[in-house]
Amino acid sequence: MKNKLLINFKNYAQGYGSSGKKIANTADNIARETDKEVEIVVSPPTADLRMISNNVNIPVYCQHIDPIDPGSHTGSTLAESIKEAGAEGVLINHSEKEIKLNNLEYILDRANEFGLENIVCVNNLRTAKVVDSLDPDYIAIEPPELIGGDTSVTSSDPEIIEKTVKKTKTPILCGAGVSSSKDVSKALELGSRGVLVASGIIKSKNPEISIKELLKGF
Ligand SMILES: O=C(CO)COP(=O)(O)O
Repeated sequence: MKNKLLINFKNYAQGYGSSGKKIANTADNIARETDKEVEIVVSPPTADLRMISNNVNIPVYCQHIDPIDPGSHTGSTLAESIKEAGAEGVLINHSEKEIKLNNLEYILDRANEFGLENIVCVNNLRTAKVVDSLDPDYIAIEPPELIGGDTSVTSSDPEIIEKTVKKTKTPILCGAGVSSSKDVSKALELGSRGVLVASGIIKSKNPEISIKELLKGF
């Protein structure tokens, strides 16, 4: 299993439409050229999934799915529709798109049914332990108060990564404020299998330089 760099486009002004496509193409080119053993994944807004999937070779993940089957569910995101749009995986329970934990088992079943790799995001160790028992593919630990900030979780709260790695059996990713190769190498040193990055790339003046800087840490 390769270490992961997941780029979460969220709904940043720079992360959708033609601007999001440009960042995804940049990530795709870098992935093709790098000799690092790392899987670069892009997670664009849902409306751009098909457009991005048609334009890149790297995996594309959706930012969310709902606990639903096809039917009368206005405004929801369906596992089979994101699969058909080209998604290979999905983020679940991001702190900016939380789900009810009692729906998690069903959502994981839906993701697994369609072969969508799943990354369940958690805010704390207690939730990580609960999620661990449901056998997701990954758990991503992201303290919400550090998301979008200037200080990386790897320097502000390294203990939370270390403890989550120790107390769970699921491969752990981490994120929040990650922006440098040093943050990445520290994350790996703490036992994480990769990082989730949003603002450090999407809001960067030069996403290409930012992605290459992060790759140096792997
Ligand atoms: O929420 C995140 C990734 O899912 C992290 O966001 P930032 O990289 O902006 O802190």
